[in-house]
Amino acid sequence: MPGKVETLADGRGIPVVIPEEDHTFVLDEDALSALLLREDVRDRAVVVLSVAGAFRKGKSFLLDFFLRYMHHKYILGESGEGWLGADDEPLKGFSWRGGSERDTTGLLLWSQPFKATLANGEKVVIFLMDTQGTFDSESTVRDNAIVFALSTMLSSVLIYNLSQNIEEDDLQHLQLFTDYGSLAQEKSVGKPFQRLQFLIRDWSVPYEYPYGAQGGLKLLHKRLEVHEGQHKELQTLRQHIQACFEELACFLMPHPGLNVATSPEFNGKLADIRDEFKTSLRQLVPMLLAPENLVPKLIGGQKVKAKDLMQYFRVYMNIFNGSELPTPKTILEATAEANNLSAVAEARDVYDFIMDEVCGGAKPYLDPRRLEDEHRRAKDKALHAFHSKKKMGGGELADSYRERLEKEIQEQYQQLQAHNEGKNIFRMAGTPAVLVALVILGYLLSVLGGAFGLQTLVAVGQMIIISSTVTLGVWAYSRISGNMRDISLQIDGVADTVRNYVMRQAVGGALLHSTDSSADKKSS
Ligand SMILES: Nc1nc2c(ncn2[C@@H]2O[C@H](COP(=O)(O)OP(=O)(O)OP(=O)(O)O)[C@@H](O)[C@H]2O)c(=O)[nH]1
Ligand SMILES: [Mg+2]
Repeated sequence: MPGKVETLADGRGIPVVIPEEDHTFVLDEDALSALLLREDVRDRAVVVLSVAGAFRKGKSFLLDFFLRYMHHKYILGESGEGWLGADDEPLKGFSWRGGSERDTTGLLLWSQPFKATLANGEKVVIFLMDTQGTFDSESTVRDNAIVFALSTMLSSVLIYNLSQNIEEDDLQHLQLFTDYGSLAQEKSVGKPFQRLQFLIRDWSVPYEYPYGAQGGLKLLHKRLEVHEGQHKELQTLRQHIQACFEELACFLMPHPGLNVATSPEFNGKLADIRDEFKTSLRQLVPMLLAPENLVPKLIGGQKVKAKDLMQYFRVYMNIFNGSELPTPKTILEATAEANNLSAVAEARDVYDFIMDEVCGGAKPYLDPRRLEDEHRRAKDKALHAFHSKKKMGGGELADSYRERLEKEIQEQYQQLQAHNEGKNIFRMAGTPAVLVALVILGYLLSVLGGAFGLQTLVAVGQMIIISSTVTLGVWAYSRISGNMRDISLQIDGVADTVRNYVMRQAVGGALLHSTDSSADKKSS
């Protein structure tokens, strides 16, 4: 029976980074891991699109149109222009509202990850992120910087939502990243961030630069132009912005109409929005989110998987929560650490996967020497996976993380060994199993002795039966009554020695046999 198709009403914006009263931010690790570590998305490369910028400028409102597109395209699998919705449908999704007071706080991810396949066949997962607006009256400069920094560092497509124009201070807000970018570039190849999409709302001079992407690009070129006579500081900022992002784009949005901007009754329905705005939405949204235009998140030139994104959230939250804003150098170091941590986690997955096949929960007891061979093989593969992943931060940092990986693997191996021993049926049954085995052995010896007329063998057999039975009786009495515990411990010790001896002989015999047969094969 086909499952129920998810609707947008089934989703919600999940606060993952939450502001506290003392102007710190906390990461809701549980909420984030429930989303990023979901079995069906954790190993997919991520595309993270976030919208950042000043408060009350229609960021969440815009994201809700993105959500309509995502649902139509990636959940219903439909194409065409029907995604914009019905004329009288209220706009729902990330919380948005009119008025002058701020609405969104912290960072929110939409609870439904959208799965898509790129033109090259690669499977990715798309997350939409809404962000707290900057410059409201409750946030400090530091709060703003943190939110903006996190949005930039964590997304592959950053929509920089601006009102009416690109002004010099809008560019200056990118300063922290441009410094980070130049540092990062010294250490690795490629630009640190992917796409920066300026989005100018309420563009009012279409006769100078027309609405849409082409007009936007012209405006952007103009604003980022470096020319003679310009102050050095302005020149460097412009050069660094260009050097930081793989792709810079700009889109000029028309005004959505007075209903949208001023009516308290406006509920987002299309009927109340100007046609020009809707036409621009139809161009803008697929430009960012159609499968052929998706931009996966790269860090240090490597695609970031959903499970890796978790690490980056953690380290960035740590450094941005210090008493001072981190320097670009600290951000770079933290990125390199998270990058190495992901390589360790990936290598651990390789080891755990192989070992699970060999001695996972449902697998039977394995001869310890085979277990060790398999452990070596899995460890080699894991180390290979670690080495083959390109890492930031240089050789020394990678070495320290390799050591950490080896230590983790060794600890895991010890646990697997103990677990494997637990499956040894002799050991499970413990002393009684050994004693009962001895009684049976005694019985077999006395039967054999009787058959061949060897009285000594019969006597030895009977001795074994009697002594094992008595020992078993004493052991059982001690265990049940709790008396003579020293004696029962000694019996356990002897039984353990006998069992180990027998196991060693049995395993040694089996190995000898297998080497013999492989030698036979080679010689033949
Ligand atoms: N002038 C204008 N208003 C818009 C536009 N888009 C949405 N709005 C209105 O702007 C108001 C705020 O919308 P939100 O989406 O809540 O704005 P926000 O940027 O998320 O605000 P915060 O969460 O407080 O940062 C709503 O009344 C929207 O109707 C636009 O392009 N131009
Ligand atoms: Mg908002």
